[in-house]
Amino acid sequence: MSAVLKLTDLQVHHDTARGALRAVDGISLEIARGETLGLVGESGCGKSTLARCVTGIDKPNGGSVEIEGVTAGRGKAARLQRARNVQMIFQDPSGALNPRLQVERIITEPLSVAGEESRSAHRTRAIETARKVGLSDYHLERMPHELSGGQRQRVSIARALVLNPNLLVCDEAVSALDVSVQAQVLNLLLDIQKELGLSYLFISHDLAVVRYISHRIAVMYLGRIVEIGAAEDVWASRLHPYTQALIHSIPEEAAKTGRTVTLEGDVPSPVNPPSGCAFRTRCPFARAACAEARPELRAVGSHEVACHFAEEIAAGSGAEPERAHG
Ligand SMILES: Nc1ncnc2c1ncn2[C@@H]1O[C@H](COP(=O)(O)OP(=O)(O)OP(=O)(O)O)[C@@H](O)[C@H]1O
Repeated sequence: MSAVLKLTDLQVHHDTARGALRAVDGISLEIARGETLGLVGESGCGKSTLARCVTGIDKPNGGSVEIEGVTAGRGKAARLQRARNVQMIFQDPSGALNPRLQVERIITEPLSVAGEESRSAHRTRAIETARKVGLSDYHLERMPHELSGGQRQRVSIARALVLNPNLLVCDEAVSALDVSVQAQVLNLLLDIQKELGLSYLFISHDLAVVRYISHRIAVMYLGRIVEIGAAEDVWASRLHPYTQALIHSIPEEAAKTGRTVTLEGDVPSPVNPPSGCAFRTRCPFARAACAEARPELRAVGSHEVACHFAEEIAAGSGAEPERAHG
């Protein structure tokens, strides 16, 4: 069966005063039906740009986006077709919902945009969809400001589901919520996936959240994927020094190893990225060879990693991270 989403060598460049900024720099990946791919990385590494390309908000400069085996095109008909297949949930439910519309109208708006069905049919769809996300008829008659943050995010999810898409792109969908509400929304997404067979591209800077919800994890740094594989493989056999640093900076993980690794400095500018391996300027294992050639993704053990010294790191013979604080 073809993948629900297939990206091939995706490139997104922005023109800036300092030159071309490669926000997404050659990403290829697939998401199968019913699968969640978690995409993780620090702020600025290109996650949102990739999401906007998948949903059609941004246009790629190169490569292709295939949805259900069809290359995503431009024009009105192609946009509507894409909206039926792919919907997006954003970080801030308050900002994403029109404050002047009742919840029922917010949820059914995509039906109107797609020119679907009568008003009474909209009502039925609103009730059905609200129930799927744990909201009742009562909530349909409220205004967004009358709801809690978690309920507002449920409204965003209902709105995203109303056209029966195959793929949901969740961009930091739980990051603005309290931890207990986060867990409820994540579990709701898992239940909906089981019921409807949906695929998710789940984007977050929080690797612990990504691990909880994802079948596979892709770690992104400066517009490229540096490690990708089954969620538990990437977590347990993390090979890329960037993935290791992301995991070691989670407080619970630091407590387990008794070691906190801080990722020093910021992500370098994508206008002028370091030569060779883009992570080398922050990498505790970096050597001269890292400045010379860019490491491509390749299979090492159970998954794929883009690091010249992945075998050494896997064998445990890589140098100890210099920036580890015992
Ligand atoms: N329209 C634009 N013009 C110029 N540069 C842009 C534009 N949009 C994004 N960028 C730059 O592209 C890079 C990737 O941004 P993007 O928002 O995709 O990252 P991100 O990983 O999603 O981070 P965040 O979580 O902070 O949104 C950043 O360096 C950003 O400054």
